[in-house]
Amino acid sequence: MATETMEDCEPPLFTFGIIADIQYADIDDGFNFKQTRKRYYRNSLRLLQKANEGWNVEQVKPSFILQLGDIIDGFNKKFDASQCALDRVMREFNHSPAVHHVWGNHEFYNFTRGVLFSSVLNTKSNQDRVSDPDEFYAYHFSPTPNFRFVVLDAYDLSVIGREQASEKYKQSLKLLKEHNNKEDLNHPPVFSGLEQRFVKFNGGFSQDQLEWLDKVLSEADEAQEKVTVASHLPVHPDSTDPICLAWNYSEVLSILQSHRSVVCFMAGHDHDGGYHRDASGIHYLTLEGVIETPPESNAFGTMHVYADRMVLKGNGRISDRVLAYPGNL
Ligand SMILES: Nc1ncnc2c1ncn2[C@@H]1O[C@H](COP(=O)(O)OP(=O)(O)O)[C@@H](O)[C@H]1O
Repeated sequence: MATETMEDCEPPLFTFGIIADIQYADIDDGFNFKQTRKRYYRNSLRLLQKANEGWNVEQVKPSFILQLGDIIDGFNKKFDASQCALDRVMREFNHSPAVHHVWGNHEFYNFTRGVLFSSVLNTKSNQDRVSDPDEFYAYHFSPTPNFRFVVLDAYDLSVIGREQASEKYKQSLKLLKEHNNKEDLNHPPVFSGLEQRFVKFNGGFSQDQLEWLDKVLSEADEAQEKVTVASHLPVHPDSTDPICLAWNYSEVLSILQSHRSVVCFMAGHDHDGGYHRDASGIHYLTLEGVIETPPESNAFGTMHVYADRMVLKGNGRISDRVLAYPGNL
């Protein structure tokens, strides 16, 4: 799709970088669970370097990078290499502007929530605060007037990352077992359809987080802002393989669709990527994952933000797209 239009001669208001599922590990290449996709664990660091090189030569340099989760692979834990792998990836990110980190399932394979809250992956401004164990990792920021970004915690309800004694763990296990009677809860309960999402490597959003989101979006409506919401897990069934959907995706969807400020929802997790625009004009972008991207290609994007649209300049597996705001078709 052509992304350059006459109006693109005008500079964007600002730009930001996007990247998902780096899943770095210092191990040989392997495959996904189904053995259908190759995973390039070492080379993902090289692709991040190339992404940085790309962001650095943008005419309008990104104000920030949105890292959509799964920054290092769960295999690191097995080799006691989690911190070392994270340090390596963060060294690459040091060449970037501010990075906003979303948390995915692989964050929880490597670290406890407590460790994550006091780590570099906590990009909430109140990083040092000792958190309530049931707290969720979600925040919002406005890089420039009239635009807001919301980072969500898709593993707020989850059986990975939550302490087994916690209420949220018990609630999550109950929900998961109501839909999945497999002994291995990473195994989907069915072979097709939306119920496949009830697996252990997915999660969902607590009532508290949904109420928080609703409130943030009401304030954004009031302030006439354009909002992009990001989470590791996709929430629109037409933007992903259903096995990657958040458990209570429909609750998030109805909140997003009830706020005129929302223009875009971004996710990772489904390494094949996806895209859908709903009837209210919201764009759902699932970004192709770095980990399953061949060394000669790449998977990162730069979003050029204008008053009436965002223009995605994709690299490698990521397509260029014009994301007109609802009401600006
Ligand atoms: N169909 C499946 N059946 C059983 N276990 C699975 C299945 N798909 C994934 N898993 C397991 O779930 C975990 C997460 O899967 P993985 O493919 O690593 O997720 P991601 O796509 O986030 O990298 C891994 O331990 C993997 O072995």
